[in-house]
Amino acid sequence: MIKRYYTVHKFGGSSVANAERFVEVKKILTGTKEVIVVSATKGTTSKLQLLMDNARDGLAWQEELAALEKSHQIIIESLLPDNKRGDLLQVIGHDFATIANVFNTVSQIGNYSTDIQDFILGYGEQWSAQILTAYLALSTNTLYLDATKVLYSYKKDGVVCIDWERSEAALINYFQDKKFDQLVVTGFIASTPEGKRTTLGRNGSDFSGAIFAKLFHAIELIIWTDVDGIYTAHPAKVKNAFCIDTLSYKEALELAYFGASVLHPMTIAPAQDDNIPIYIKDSYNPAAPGTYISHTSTKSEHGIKGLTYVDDIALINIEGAGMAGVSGSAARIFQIMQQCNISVILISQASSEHSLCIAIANKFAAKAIEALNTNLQFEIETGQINKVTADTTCAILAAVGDGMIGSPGVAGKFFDTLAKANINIRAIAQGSSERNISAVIDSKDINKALQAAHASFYLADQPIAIGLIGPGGIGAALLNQIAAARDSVKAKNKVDLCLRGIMSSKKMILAENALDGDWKTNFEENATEADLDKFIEHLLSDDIPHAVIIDCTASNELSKQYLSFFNKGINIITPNKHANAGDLDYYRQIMAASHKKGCHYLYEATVCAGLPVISTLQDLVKTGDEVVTIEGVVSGTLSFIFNELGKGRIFSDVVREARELGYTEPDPREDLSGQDVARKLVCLARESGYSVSLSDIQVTNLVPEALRSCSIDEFLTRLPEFDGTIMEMAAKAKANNEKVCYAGKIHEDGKITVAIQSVAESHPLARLNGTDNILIFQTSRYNSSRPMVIQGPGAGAEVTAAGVFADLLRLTSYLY
Ligand SMILES: NC(=O)C1=CN([C@@H]2O[C@H](COP(=O)(O)OP(=O)(O)OC[C@H]3O[C@@H](n4cnc5c(N)ncnc54)[C@H](OP(=O)(O)O)[C@@H]3O)[C@@H](O)[C@H]2O)C=CC1
Ligand SMILES: N[C@@H](CC=O)C(=O)O
Ligand code: NA
Repeated sequence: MIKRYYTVHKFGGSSVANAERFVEVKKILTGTKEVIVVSATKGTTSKLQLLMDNARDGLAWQEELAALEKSHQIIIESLLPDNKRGDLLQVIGHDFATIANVFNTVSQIGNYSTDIQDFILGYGEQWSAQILTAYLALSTNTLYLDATKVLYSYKKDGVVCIDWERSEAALINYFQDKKFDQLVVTGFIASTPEGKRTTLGRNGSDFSGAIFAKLFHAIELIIWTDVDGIYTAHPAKVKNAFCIDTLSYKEALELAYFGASVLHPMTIAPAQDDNIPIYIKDSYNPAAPGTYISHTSTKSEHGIKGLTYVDDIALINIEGAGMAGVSGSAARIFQIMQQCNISVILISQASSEHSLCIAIANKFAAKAIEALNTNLQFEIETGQINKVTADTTCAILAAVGDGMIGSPGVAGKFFDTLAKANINIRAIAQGSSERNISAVIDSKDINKALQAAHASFYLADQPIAIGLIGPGGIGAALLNQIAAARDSVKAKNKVDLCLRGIMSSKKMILAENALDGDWKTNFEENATEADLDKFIEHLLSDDIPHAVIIDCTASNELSKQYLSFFNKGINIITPNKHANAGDLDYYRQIMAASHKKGCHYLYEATVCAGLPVISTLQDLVKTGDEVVTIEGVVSGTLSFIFNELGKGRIFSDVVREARELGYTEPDPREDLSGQDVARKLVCLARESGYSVSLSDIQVTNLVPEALRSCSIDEFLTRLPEFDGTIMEMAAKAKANNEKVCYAGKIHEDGKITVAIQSVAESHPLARLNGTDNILIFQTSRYNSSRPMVIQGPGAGAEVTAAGVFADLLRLTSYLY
């Protein structure tokens, strides 16, 4: 037996891509007690495969084959001095001539066998290993080993197996009379029992590394690749993915199997058998610690070690009353799959035994369905089994880690995160090893699912995609508030507020995060024509798990899009009252859609701006309180106007000022007509459970009749003509020590009344300043003698935007 003496290195194709990389490989090595397994130089195997296919198909291959030979010659000439190149150039020249001969034959026959394929594809490793041998031999005693001389493999049920006894004996025999400091071995290739060259399958060089580590009883196996190690998730899909420092063999196997392409799954077993630790390291960054894989199982503080996925999965569902309680149903289905040589990746069966589903590679779906239909024909015809179906648009997402074992809550978190990201789970499986929880989901959701689950387990900043529509008074103030608080929200709440777009009625900008820099300048200078479809498409791109539209317009048209937003899984936040106060059927539809789609709809600022009115009312209702009456002043603009008129100011001046200060609706007649008040009362009444509509309310319209249908500009210009009536009303009230106020009430029966009243200065409704609103809630718990009162500024950009912002933070707390 060979002593535990050597370190086995395995260098992948990218680590020997060109002459410079060979130089770096030499720097990584210590020069002694090393077995070095190499892949072909980057791209060589695929190129040989492609050219052989070209030869078969009658296409050109000669030029590219010559280029491949040239690229190897260049590496040799760069690495070796003149007097050391001759032999190697001759060997390689001879190999390429042989390949050309084979290709000529292949093109004449129009076909090639697996033996020919193995023979041709095995050349790449021979060239890279011989080049490395010659290069290392310039300074150490380096030997070259063609693995086919000692490594014997065979296939069982399509799986490559190693004849360990024969290989170890051959190795011992081979090295009886040989000594070396460094031994360079070809990866990927082996010998058939009959002594013919064969390959170990796609990316088989990792496997070769592990096999030679076991044959040499190595101290350690170091797999050199072009990434830092095994990541918590595929770094191309998850921005914050990071390198895992330690894994147990079993964890590594789960991750490798499920697509962590840095490591071939078959690499684990040989190393595990002999308790040889594996390092995955980056030959481009050798100082980085990489990933260490051993017997030791360490729990991660995150609950899991990594997330991985397999795409292109078909979910086959076999369902029928005749399966329940019948032993052998599952066995038959597996047998059918085995006969077709189809590997079953995941299975799930409900304890009712009424249905069984299996996940297989998509490319086998048609074959599987045909085989199941044929073999289960009797059961199908007699109705014991309903039709066998396949859904071919699936992917499997798996959370992996020994830390799940015996730790409650990991599965809960996994599924909860997927649910919150609106991802439908088709099937689930967790082995009793508790090391892997797998969910079958729609393939299109895989990126979103990876991001959401990664952010959730690794406590990374959770991104939320925000689309702001209506950067007017409220919208602009909101964007400034978000920009100012963004860093602290990130630090405290771990939420990354990603402003993906801003849109007005005419223009929009789409960005990765429009808060990077000055959003306003960016909007003014770079906006393009508004297009809601493109805006939404962009909002939902990049697979950010959650998206929200913040509607800061006063547009009724836009409110009609809410249903479609919910149907796309987008959350909505708004101070716009149109949806909640408009058509009752539509209101019911959007409320139902938001529930059905698992989307959140938040609209605190629709009533009394930033004052906590909606959330308070919702809490009262949710906790079983019964609203008796709600009354008060809900218009900031009208409150401001009557407060100013009480000081003797001129009506039209005050209206203009209220508009300039951002208190009024875009069209101030919405406030003066009482429509805005009526809308807020409808919102409150519906929230309290009443089926009311705007048309049920009789309002007092303060807009002079002559100015009701002209433009806003004409209205403002001509308003002074009508100052008299309303100023007289205010003056009269003042003379009586009273104040005019525009108040509303939701009565016990849900009826809504709105009235312009003159009330004593001591009355609560009269004791309002500036834009103050007041709402008095009488409920079963807050009775008439001690009602609940909410009072404070009810209009203005800052306070309203703060209410919308609070909704945004509330939303993120619901989502994450
Ligand atoms: N002002 C306040 O104190 C309060 C306001 N609200 C509500 O907030 C909302 C916004 O009010 P406010 O900011 O004062 O109004 P502004 O008129 O200042 O802003 C409205 C914004 O919406 C944009 N807009 C209008 N229609 C559309 C559309 N169809 N598509 C895209 N963008 C559109 C406008 O863009 P463009 O320039 O292209 O017209 C403008 O940027 C209203 O619903 C209001 O009722 C709620 C509580 C208090
Ligand atoms: N224009 C409104 C703004 C809040 O909804 C008001 O004045 O109250
Ligand atoms: Na509010």
